[in-house]
Amino acid sequence: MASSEEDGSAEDKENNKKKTKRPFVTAWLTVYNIAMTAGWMVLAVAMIRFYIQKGTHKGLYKSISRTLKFFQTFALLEIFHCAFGMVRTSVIVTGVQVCSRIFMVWFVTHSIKQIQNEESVVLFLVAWTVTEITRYSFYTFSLLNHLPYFIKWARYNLFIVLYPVGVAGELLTIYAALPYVRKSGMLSVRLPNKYNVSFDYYICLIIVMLSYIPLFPQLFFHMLRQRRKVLHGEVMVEKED
Ligand SMILES: CCCCCCCCCCCCC[C@@H](O)CC(=O)SCCNC(=O)CCNC(=O)[C@H](O)C(C)(C)COP(=O)(O)OP(=O)(O)OC[C@H]1O[C@@H](n2cnc3c(N)ncnc32)[C@H](O)[C@@H]1OP(=O)(O)O
Repeated sequence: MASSEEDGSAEDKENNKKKTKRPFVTAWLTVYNIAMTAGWMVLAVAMIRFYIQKGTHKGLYKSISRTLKFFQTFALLEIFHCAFGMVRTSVIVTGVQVCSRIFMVWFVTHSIKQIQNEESVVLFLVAWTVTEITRYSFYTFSLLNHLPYFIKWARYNLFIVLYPVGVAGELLTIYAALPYVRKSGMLSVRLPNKYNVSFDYYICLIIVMLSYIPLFPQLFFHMLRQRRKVLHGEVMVEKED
């Protein structure tokens, strides 16, 4: 009895601790998630409008690149959210996810103009956009304690298809970039130079592609674990009224 009372008070203390930092954190995360949902919705509408008007994917990336770069770069804040304990997510998992996207946006699609009209770019753009609209609206509605089931369902099911589609799009895009990078020697540093340092961007891209082999399954299985917890109640943190 005594021990259960002690447990209770320890729990209360923990809950109180959570409550004291919650208003600020919740307010910030709500604003952040609403902004990100809106940003990715703007991207979705722009992509659909472009395709309806032009009837082709050629030129699509260029037309949405500024908005994409802005919102995807803004997602770097998610690493800080984890690092400062604002959300219960692993810094490493989030770091890999966000950095790989930043790399795709800035160091591949933005830098290598010749590949911007590849079909594979559309593949990852669509996968990212559907994912992020679902993910950020999931977080927003959860924070507001009004999470519709279909958003929860979409958050923890769509990734099963969208992750492989997105990864395929990313890998095919990097693969398409290889010949241009090799020919131009872009972003590479050749010897001799005064710092005696060399860097081969072509090799770097191949290493990045290879790193998907160990890293992607980790992200995918992380999501499968989250799915089991949230949809099948292994560890359930229900946000109910
Ligand atoms: C520098 C060069 C690097 C090169 C590296 C190359 C290797 C790369 C290999 C990786 C390939 C990735 C490819 C990828 O880009 C392809 C795609 O994305 S395709 C599209 C499909 N993608 C997805 O479905 C991605 C899904 N990703 C995510 O969901 C997250 O990014 C992830 C971090 C993976 C998982 O999220 P999380 O662990 O946060 O899961 P939960 O959503 O269940 O959340 C856990 C708890 O945290 C709370 N939380 C998290 N964020 C927020 C937030 N913004 N606001 C409020 N709350 C948040 C969440 O509510 C949960 O809390 P609780 O447990 O209390 O409910």
